[in-house]
Amino acid sequence: MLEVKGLSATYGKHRALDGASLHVAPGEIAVILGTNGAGKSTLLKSIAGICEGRVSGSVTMSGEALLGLPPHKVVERGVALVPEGRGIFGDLSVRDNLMLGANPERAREDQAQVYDRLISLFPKLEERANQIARTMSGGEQQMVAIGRAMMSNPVILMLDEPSLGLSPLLSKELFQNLKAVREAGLGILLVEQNARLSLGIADRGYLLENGEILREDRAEVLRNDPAVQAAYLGGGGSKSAPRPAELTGTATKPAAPKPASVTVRPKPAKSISAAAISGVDMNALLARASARPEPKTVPRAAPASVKRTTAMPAAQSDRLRAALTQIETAARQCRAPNRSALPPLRPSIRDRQRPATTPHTEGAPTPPATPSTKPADTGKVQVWRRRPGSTQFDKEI
Ligand SMILES: Nc1ncnc2c1ncn2[C@@H]1O[C@H](COP(=O)(O)OP(=O)(O)OP(=O)(O)O)[C@@H](O)[C@H]1O
Repeated sequence: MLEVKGLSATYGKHRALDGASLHVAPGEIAVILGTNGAGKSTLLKSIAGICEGRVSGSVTMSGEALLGLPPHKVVERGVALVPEGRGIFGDLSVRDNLMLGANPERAREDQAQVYDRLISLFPKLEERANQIARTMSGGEQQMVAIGRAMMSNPVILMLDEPSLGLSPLLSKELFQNLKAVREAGLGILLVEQNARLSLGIADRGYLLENGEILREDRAEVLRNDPAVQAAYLGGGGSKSAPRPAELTGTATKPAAPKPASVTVRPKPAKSISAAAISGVDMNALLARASARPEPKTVPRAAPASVKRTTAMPAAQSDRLRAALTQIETAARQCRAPNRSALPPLRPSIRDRQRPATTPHTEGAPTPPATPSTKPADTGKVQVWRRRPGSTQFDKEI
């Protein structure tokens, strides 16, 4: 088991890591979540023996102290790091990259066995053994980087942002591969920005902010914690470091949100009815509109219920009455069984284009005959106008 206790790291006066403690056992995945600059890479580099800063505290692997050892000795103790940016040798073949990882003594003893385990997990590495590493896709290069670290036959594999630069699909594939690595019995300490995917495969998680481990919990618990969701799973929309109290759950409960204030507009002192504005009793008008029309021919006077506040000029009212009468008469004629009084219909455009036959409908009165000098098929439109106030029609010349 890898155990880290009170690990601190400073760069000059800057304390990047402040007494961090964690542990990872073989066959489990532990993820470290933290915002940018929280100290995640510093933590992994401190364990791996490659931190540029001053490191203090305790790191042990199966009880053996690691702190202060050179990086290759840390690898010999069974802890391998896949650094951010992969760090593969782009001009070398896939096979050469993998073999460079097999250099530690602990790997040489069981090299064939270690290689077989790797190939069973990532068969593509053997299929592409001769391909120059830099010509591979981002996801494949990440596989080479993981493969090279695994060739050192580690007990604990540390990965720094392995999904960086990978498409969502490749990231998903990568995380599935990491699950397979865990199933092969390795322990994984994972630093990831992709909290959703990493908490999806991890067993436990640590929240690291400002160099301090704020919380450790089961991945499932972290995944369902609203504060964690807001800080790391895109639920809060804020990229700034979350408040420690929120993540540790020690923050005082926020007061229940106030209901949005509702402005009640005072009623106007005096409401003005539509009837007052228009001078018409709207209810009476509506009642009239929905009632069956009376078969009257004479122009009707405005009903008593319709009050006008302003008198309509006499001429205007007469014209209106005349128009109403005409409409009513025409409507009555339309309903009447004998429509002989109706004028001939105007031919439709289609009819006008056809050679004319009888230019009106059946049963309609035959209009005065057109002069014989004019042929019937000239297509000329005959216009008939109704005499005002009568059912008689005159042909318009
Ligand atoms: N070599 C260095 N010299 C000086 N300061 C450093 C060095 N490396 C890291 N730091 C500082 O230490 C702090 C933690 O950096 P670190 O890279 O560990 O953060 P991180 O959590 O991995 O961030 P990110 O997610 O952005 O990679 C940062 O403020 C960073 O500027």
